[in-house]
Amino acid sequence: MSSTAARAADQGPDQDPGQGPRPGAAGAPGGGRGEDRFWTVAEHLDDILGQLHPLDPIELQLLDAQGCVLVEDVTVPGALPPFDNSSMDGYAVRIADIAAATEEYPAVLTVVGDIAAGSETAPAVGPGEAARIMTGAPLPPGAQAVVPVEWTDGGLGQGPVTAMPAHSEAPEGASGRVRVYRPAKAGQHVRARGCDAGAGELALRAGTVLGAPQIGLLAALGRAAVKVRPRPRVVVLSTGSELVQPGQEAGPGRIHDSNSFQLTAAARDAGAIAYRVGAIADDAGALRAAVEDQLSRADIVVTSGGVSVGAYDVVKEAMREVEFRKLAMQPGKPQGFGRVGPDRVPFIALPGNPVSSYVSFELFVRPAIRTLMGTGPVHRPLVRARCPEGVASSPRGRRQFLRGWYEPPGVDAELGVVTPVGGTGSHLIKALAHANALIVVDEDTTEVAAGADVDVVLLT
Ligand SMILES: Nc1nc2c(c(=O)[nH]1)N[C@H]1C(S)=C(S)[C@@H](COP(=O)(O)OP(=O)(O)OC[C@H]3O[C@@H](n4cnc5c(N)ncnc54)[C@H](O)[C@@H]3O)O[C@H]1N2
Ligand code: MOO
Repeated sequence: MSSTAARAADQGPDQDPGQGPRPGAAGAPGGGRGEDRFWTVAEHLDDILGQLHPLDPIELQLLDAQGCVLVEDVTVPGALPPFDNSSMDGYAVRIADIAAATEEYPAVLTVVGDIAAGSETAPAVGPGEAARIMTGAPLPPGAQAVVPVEWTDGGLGQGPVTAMPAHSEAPEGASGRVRVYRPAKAGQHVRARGCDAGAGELALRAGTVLGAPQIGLLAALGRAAVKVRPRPRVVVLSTGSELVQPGQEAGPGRIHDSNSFQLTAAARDAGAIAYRVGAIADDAGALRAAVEDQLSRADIVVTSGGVSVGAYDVVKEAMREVEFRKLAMQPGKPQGFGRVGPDRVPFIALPGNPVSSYVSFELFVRPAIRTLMGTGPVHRPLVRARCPEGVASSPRGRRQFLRGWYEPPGVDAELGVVTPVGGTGSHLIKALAHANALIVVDEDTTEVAAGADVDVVLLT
């Protein structure tokens, strides 16, 4: 398997930590509410991704298409650049006129006018003549090269200049005579029509992910919109009667809702358009209504909380069509996945503990978003790294994802170094915010010796 986080999900536990049947036995995917056995990380991921297909392409305005996958070949409609133009502020000249020019014996040319960028007409340059020209302005008929203004006296008769006077200071433009102190070759400081791309050439191939330079190219070609796979729309809901929105006083027994912010940010980071719905109280009817309300604008619904075994675990209660299951991982044991509503919108229920919901997002929701976008890499990168501190203990039968700080290898080193950050508790949100990686400890490994190599999922 490739060097991605998928490898972190590629093998099951050698023994089920619960008492339920082993994978593939009764209670496997599709069998009831799926509570009676432990699913491996890979099984849960496969179940989700196996039910997703890239979204249908649509035509989007350029900036809305950023980060999306192009689904059409784009050809160059006309030459780029569309006309011969100057690459310097200076004078358009005929090369024979300045062939012998030196600082001591400059060529003296008659200036026939100014050509600014955007000029629709340009004065022809005949023998012994020059036209003052700006960067990007069309090369006038008769001219063969451009000499930068620094190679001339700028028409002032006082030796080489460093710049032209601003148009606001000398609106009359250039006339009179200019002294040129150096020769130029044919085509020098001229950007020839079509030198970047010729008409009919392939500009961008279908399958290209549109970053800033690709969007720039499309704009340069005159395209206002392109056909792409759109960004998935991800609706994020958090659940819990204890949750108060940031900016409000938390009060006794209550905490701020951090998951909905963390997961919305993670969804955006993965490439989605994310809609954060504030926390829904632990009321199954209210949650059901909120989910149904959101379905029309969702390609994926993500919830946090309410999926374990408590009396107020409302996601389980409200979403009967979703299969809730236990995963052989830590954090992230309780999870849910199903399809909801008439359009069978994928519904991914994450556990409420902040670290659990974030780690689960990175392992399951990010790949789902990337799959809908039809773009790679689907998974976060997975690398090997040295772990000088080791890991004192890890539960048998559960794949552990410890928070860590990864330093890439220096010039002489083969492997980077990873250091655990904080403890194993799923509530340690500060430690998570100081991590940039997840250290993966397999199901059958209960301790990692100091200095051993480990798998590391990179989070940035
Ligand atoms: N008897 C058992 N109890 C629990 C088990 C179990 O197997 N048996 N599993 C534990 C594990 S592991 C996890 S993970 C959690 C998952 O619980 P829920 O998904 O039902 O989540 P909640 O109970 O709603 O909340 C858990 C925890 O996280 C805090 N939380 C929830 N939402 C947010 C939010 N939006 N922002 C910040 N913090 C949030 C919540 O206050 C709780 O402290 O269950 C264990 N229990
Ligand atoms: O599995 Mo829970 O997700 O460890 O805290």
